[in-house]
Order: sequence, then C-alpha cells, then structure tokens
Amino acid sequence: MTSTSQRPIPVTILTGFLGAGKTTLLNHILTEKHGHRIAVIENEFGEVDVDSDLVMASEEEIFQVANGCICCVVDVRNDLVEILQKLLDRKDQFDHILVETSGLADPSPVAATFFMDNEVAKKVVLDGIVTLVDAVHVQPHLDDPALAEYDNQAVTQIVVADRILLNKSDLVSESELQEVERRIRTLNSNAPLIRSVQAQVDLSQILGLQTFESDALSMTDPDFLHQPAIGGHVCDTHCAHDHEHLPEIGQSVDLGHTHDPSVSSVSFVFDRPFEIDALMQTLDGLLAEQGDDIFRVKGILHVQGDDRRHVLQGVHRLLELKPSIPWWDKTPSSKLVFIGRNLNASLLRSALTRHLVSIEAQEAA
Ligand SMILES: Nc1nc2c(ncn2[C@@H]2O[C@H](COP(=O)(O)OP(=O)(O)OP(=O)(O)O)[C@@H](O)[C@H]2O)c(=O)[nH]1
Repeated sequence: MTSTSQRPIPVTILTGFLGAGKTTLLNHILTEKHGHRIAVIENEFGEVDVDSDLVMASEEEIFQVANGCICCVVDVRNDLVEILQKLLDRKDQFDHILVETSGLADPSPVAATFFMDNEVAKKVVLDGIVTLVDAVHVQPHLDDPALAEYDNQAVTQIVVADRILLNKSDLVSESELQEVERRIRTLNSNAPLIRSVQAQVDLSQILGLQTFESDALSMTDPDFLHQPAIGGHVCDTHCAHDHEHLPEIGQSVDLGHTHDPSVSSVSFVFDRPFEIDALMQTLDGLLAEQGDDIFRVKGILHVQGDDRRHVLQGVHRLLELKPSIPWWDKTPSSKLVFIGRNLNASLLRSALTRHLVSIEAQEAA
C-alpha cells in the first residue's frame, strides 16, 4: 500500500490564450469549497506582475514564477522546478498543485518540466491540462495569418488539452458557439468540452481528474474514442445520433478530421498485451526522430506479465511510463493516442503491433 505522503501530488496545468479567463477560473477555484488544499504557481508574460493582484486572497498559497514565458525561457522553467522542489519539501500542507501558464505559453514544455527533473518527476503526477477558450475571440487567433509560419499557441493549447472550457459563452449566440465547438473539434476531438460563463464550472470536472486512470476505467466503453461535441454536448451512450463508425480493436482512427491539415490525432486500441521494453525502445526512437511533430502521446497500456495498468505520457521527446492501479475485474486492453503534425497512422500502427505479444505466446503463458 502506498501511504498518502508517498503518493505523487497531482498537478493541473491551467492554460488558455490571453484573456480567455484563466485568472477568473483561478479565483473560482480558490474561493470554492472543494476540499482540495491547492498550491498555485503563476507565470505572467510581461514586465509588470498584474496577475497576482487579480487573484483573490485565499488560504491557498500563491507563488510567482520569474517574469517571462514559462514555455520558452530556460530560467523560468528552472525557477518552476525550484518552486516545485520547495513545495514538495512540505507537501503535507497541500494535496494539489495548479500551474497557471501565461496566455502565450505552449503548455507542452510546461508539462515536460515535470518529467525533466528526476526528483520532481518522482513526486508529482500530471493530473491534466485544462484549456480555457475564449468563445468570442478564439477564431481569429486560430486563423491568425501572421502565425501561419510559426507555432500558433492558441492552436497548441487546444490540441494538448485534457479538458476544454469554452468560456464567455454568454457573449455569443448559440449558432456561434456551435461553430466554435466545431472548430475546436477539428483540433481536439477527445477532450470533454464544457461551456462556461465566468469560468464557473463544477470543479470535479477539472481537478482530480487523474485523466489517465479515469480513461482506463472507461476503456471498456466502446464510445471512448468518440467524444465529439455534437450540438454542444459530449457524446455518451445515451445519445440518439449516429455512433456507428467505431474503430475495431487494433484499428486506428484519425480523429483530427481534415479541416486543419497540420494537426491531427491518431488513436489505437489493442487487446493483446505489449512486450513493454521493446515497445518503449521503439517509442523512444520514434520521438527522437519525430519529436518536433509529435506534440503529445498518452496511453493506458496492458503490459505482459503485469496485472497493473501502465500510464504512458509523452510530451515531444520526453516519454515516461508509470504503473498504476490494477485492472481489477476489467478486461485489460491498451489505448494510445498520438497528437501532432504529419502523423502516419499506418506506420504508427505497424510500429506498435510489432510489440504485441503473439497469440501463441499469449496462449502458452
Ligand atoms: N462576459 C464575460 N466576461 C468574462 C468571462 N470570463 C472572464 N471574463 C472577463 O474577461 C476578462 C479577462 O479575464 P481573465 O480571467 O483576466 O483572463 P486571463 O486568461 O487570466 O487573461 P491573461 O492573464 O491576459 O491571459 C476579465 O475582464 C473577465 O472579467 C465570461 O465568461 N463572460
């Protein structure tokens, strides 16, 4: 049994383009009675610290990361690691860490920070990336022609999200909301999408997600790969509309659609277990080669000879695998999602299937 003090502290990364409502959400979190004791780390991009003044006084502790953008300035990331280390020295005083990125940050390198420093990596677990989207202003940012040849952070923030809050839904019409949702789904078709006003959201939908564990628990639900918002809701088994085109076990499905040709996601499901060392070697090689294009890899893996789920997390070239809770009475199977540019589904599938335990070996075991 893992004691509470040894358990890794969940970290939520809160992101969203400038003005999307991050500080508003932070204030909501800090004033809500939710039972979590939260340490907040804020990063502001600008000369003057305004954000900390915007955050309401509360019992939670708030730390500022040095000025500069958390995703691209090495000093700022070192600063983040330093703050995390200090926090972790007295982790009996809180049970959740929230990192608010600046509006111009790419959250992937921020998430990667938690894997980069070994001491920190052992003590924290990425609970989820929550992205706020400004329903009024997001479209022009997504289509910004000035960013055409550069990374567009508004796009990246949506692509890597585990939860998306479509905020300021009071300021646009229903048809405009549906249009924004449709656009968001071209970039990220997996993350549950929640509409909000003044970032008011049930906190259980964004904190304590244990994203990958909860994904694992729903793996037997054949709809888990299909969570597009249709008419503004997240699909579930009670929907009346078409859920026909589900992938077969072992089949891949391109969830990125074709609207934005530069970013897509590809998902796989396998029922046979993986030979894990060989798989990790292949994935390491793949990311070393294509880590610029592959933004994010996430997965729950069925590992040969192990009765625990294994959680796979990759951010660009950094990859880690951690054992998680046992499968209990669930039938083990693996699920992997790749998000990025120029993803070749058939090459990825063959790279993965090579490391599945053969049926004969499985029967002999
Ligand atoms: N009408 C309306 N206004 C909102 C909503 N959410 C936030 N706002 C307002 O939008 C403005 C920006 O909100 P912030 O919470 O400061 O946004 P932010 O993402 O922290 O901004 P940056 O620090 O610039 O990245 C503030 O004036 C908020 O009061 C909403 O749902 N509806």
